[in-house]
Formats: sequence, structure tokens, C-alpha cells
Amino acid sequence: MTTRVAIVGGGKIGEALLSGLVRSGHPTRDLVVAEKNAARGAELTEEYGVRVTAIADAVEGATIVVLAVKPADVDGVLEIISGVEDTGEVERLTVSLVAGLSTRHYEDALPAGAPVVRVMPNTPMLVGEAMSAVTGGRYATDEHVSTVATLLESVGKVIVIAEKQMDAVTAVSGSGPAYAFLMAEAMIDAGVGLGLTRATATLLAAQTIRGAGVLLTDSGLSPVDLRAAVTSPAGTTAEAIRELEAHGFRHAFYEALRANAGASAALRAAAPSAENDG
Ligand SMILES: NC(=O)C1=CN([C@@H]2O[C@H](COP(=O)(O)OP(=O)(O)OC[C@H]3O[C@@H](n4cnc5c(N)ncnc54)[C@H](O)[C@@H]3O)[C@@H](O)[C@H]2O)C=CC1
Ligand SMILES: O=C(O)[C@@H]1CCC=N1
Repeated sequence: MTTRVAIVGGGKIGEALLSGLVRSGHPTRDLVVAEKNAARGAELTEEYGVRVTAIADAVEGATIVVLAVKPADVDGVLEIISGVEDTGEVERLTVSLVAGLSTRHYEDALPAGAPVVRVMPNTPMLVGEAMSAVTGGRYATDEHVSTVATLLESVGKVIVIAEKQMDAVTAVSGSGPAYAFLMAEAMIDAGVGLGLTRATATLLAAQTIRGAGVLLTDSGLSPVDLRAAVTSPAGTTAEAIRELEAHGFRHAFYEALRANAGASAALRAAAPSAENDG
């Protein structure tokens, strides 16, 4: 069966999914975007050759409706989607990329029994290198979950998790690219401070982070072993790591990720049907 995907919200993560799917060969005739900002919609059509239209039109005939709007915009979108009759020909699967809000939140707003799958992706989806975690709601079957997992495998790696782990996943991988970019910024500024040009420092930092990432995913070695391999006795790396630890690097990550998970919980608490959220 053809998977016809409607992406509601053509912002950063909506575009990342669109780009990843187009790059992986998903036919653009089976992709449609609903984007309320007309200029942004035109950009997406120009870049990817995809049709951009109103939510109700996008959803009609879609087998998978992906919500890629900010949490505050979710309920308005759900109201519109709920008003679009399922053709009966194919069951519509709602997939949310939104942080914080639980599957129960969507189930409460959609017609009774509507299947919902929640995903926490990240922006490297733009280049087919996403890390996505997937979880099914009450009415989602294993087949629904695996349909979404298969779609996302075309744009990166996928794991299936329990919904209670979603806030932790958001803290580690959903927001994770931002920590890597912050580290890159800090390394570049420090390199410039040591006399490198910004262009050279940027190249050095970016390729180093990329190479370290590939070693981490492909070498089968732990980060501890990989770090040890760089750290010569009484050498330069040991000095740098001593300074990073003295400045609370590890503790900063614990606290940062706890704050991130707390922010996901706060999004749920602020949602109108919070009392139903799991
Ligand atoms: N940016 C990221 O790295 C990640 C974001 N997410 C989740 O994805 C969601 C979207 O985030 P971003 O893409 O960063 O936000 P964004 O602000 O870049 O994109 C949201 C888009 O939705 C559009 N929009 C809002 N209401 C609409 C409506 N009623 N109809 C059509 N379009 C509408 C906006 O014009 C905007 O282009 C958030 O809920 C966030 O939690 C999840 C994982 C990673
Ligand atoms: O910052 C946010 O809320 C979203 C969720 C994960 C990444 N970006």
C-alpha cells in the first residue's frame, strides 16, 4: 500500500522529515505539507517540489498525518484534523513529533479509537542521520508502530521505547544536536583565542565532532575507551579534561538534561487535558 504522508507544520523538524524522505526516494506526489506561513510554504515547494496546502486538504487521503507544530499549536490542528472524515479506504494514522504531549492528549482530541504514534526525532534527519524514538498509544497496533519505524528508518536510526522514557529521550537525542553545536561553538571560539582563523577553527571542530561521532557509532568501542585512546599519559588531552571536569562539565550535563526533561513535563502540565496525560 502507498504511504501518503501529510506533514502539518513545515518548520525546522517538518522540513528535516520532508528533506530526509525526499532524499531517500519517497515520491513527492505522496508527500504533502500544511504550512500556515505562505512564504515558508513557497520555499518548501521551491526546494523540494512538494505540494503545500491547507491542513484539511493535506490530511484528506493521507495514510500518515505527521504533526510538526509547536505544542501550543497542537490543539487547533487536532480540531481541524478531527473534522476531516476518514475515507474508510485507508485508516489514518496520526504521528506526533511534538515534545512533551502524551499520546493520550491526541487520543482525547481525535475521534474515538484513532491510532496515535509518538516520535522524538532530531534535526540530523535533514541529512538522513536522524535518531528517532517511537512509541505507540493505546489504539496503535504493533503494525502501526512498525509502519512509522520503517518510514523513519529511511531517514536515520530508530528505536521503539516505552512512552514513559520519552522525556529522557528528548533530553538526550531530541535536543542533543544543540549540545553538540554548542560544544562546536565553544571549541571554535577557543581555537580563535589560540590564534586560528575562524574558518580553520570551524573546519577542525566540525570534522572532529563528525569523526568522533562515526567512531562512537561504528567502532564498537565505548566512549570511555575512545577517550582513553586520545589521552596520552602526562599529555595534552589529560590537561584539558582535568580543566573540563574542574569546571563541572559532567555535572552540567546531568543538570541540563534534568532541566530538559522537566521542560517536557511542564509542557504536559500546561496542556488542557493534562489530567488525562500519562
Ligand atoms: N526542532 C527540533 O530539533 C525538534 C522539534 N521537535 C518538535 O517539533 C515541533 C516543531 O518544532 P520546530 O520544527 O522546531 O518548530 P518551527 O516553529 O520551526 O515549525 C513549526 C511550523 O509549524 C507551522 N504551523 C504552526 N501552526 C500551524 C497550522 N495551524 N497549520 C500549518 N502550519 C502551522 C509554523 O508556521 C512553523 O513553520 C515542536 O513541537 C517540537 O517539540 C521534536 C524534535 C526535534
Ligand atoms: O526544544 C524543543 O522543545 C524541541 C524538542 C526537542 C528539540 N527541540
